[in-house]
Amino acid sequence: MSVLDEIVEGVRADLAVRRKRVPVAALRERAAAAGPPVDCAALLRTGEGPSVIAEVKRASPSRGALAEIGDPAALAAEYAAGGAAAISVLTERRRFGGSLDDLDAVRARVSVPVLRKDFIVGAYQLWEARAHGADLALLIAAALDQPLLSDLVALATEIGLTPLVEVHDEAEAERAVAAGARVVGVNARDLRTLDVHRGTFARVAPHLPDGVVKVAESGVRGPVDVAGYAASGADAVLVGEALVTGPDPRAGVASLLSATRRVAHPA
Ligand SMILES: O=C(O)c1ccccc1NCC(=O)[C@H](O)[C@H](O)COP(=O)(O)O
Repeated sequence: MSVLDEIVEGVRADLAVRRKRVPVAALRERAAAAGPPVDCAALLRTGEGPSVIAEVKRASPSRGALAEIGDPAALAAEYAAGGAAAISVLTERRRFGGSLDDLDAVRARVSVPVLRKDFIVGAYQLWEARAHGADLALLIAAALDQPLLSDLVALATEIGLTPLVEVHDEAEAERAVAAGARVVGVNARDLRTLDVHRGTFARVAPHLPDGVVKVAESGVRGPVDVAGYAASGADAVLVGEALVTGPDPRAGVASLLSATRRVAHPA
């Protein structure tokens, strides 16, 4: 079984418990009270070099424990102060140590868009994302067959979420576009081997139409990697490990932004 399959199996088990505890009708009610939808695609594509989506990431299958994050909201506030265009919150519990409580806390603290980063396998999790204040939700093409991917892109959009469809190769990029995605993330981390290949973005991005916002995910160690992704046409970069293990998250985001901007973002 691949790492992705193992993660998804655990996600399904946790999901079954939550479904019993919180009916979808309650989530829909709560989602209806969420703020108005945000045009995240426009916010991520600034035209001034890649924007930064900064991630709240405690642990990962590839690296194990990364950081003690006692106050995810405070971390997110630091990211936003450093100039992050959006905050990614890992809500998967078993392998990443995240939760919907983290999403609630971050949502309550920052005004920039918030991404629910999880292994979404059905509509229930999209309603959860919206009910807990997310503006974007990750959909991993490799974990979804094409009809389900298309349905989830449509539902996400309908309920006020921007779907960020994650791909790993050219065929998945075509599937994402066919499913109607306007924001596509190319993940440099191979979810079967967990190896990071930074060249994946440069190879896959040309298969995405100009109108699609292109996010380079994973493997950013510092400004040089951001500059590399920028040269390959990235509109945004999604960064976790380098920021949560670095000494200063606010300065860390500012430094990534300074890689491609003539004037460094104020820290
Ligand atoms: O990070 C992992 O080990 C991982 C393993 C299996 C599935 C997903 C995984 N990570 C999710 C992500 O996509 C990253 O958290 C995100 O792109 C940031 O990556 P990084 O900056 O390299 O921490």
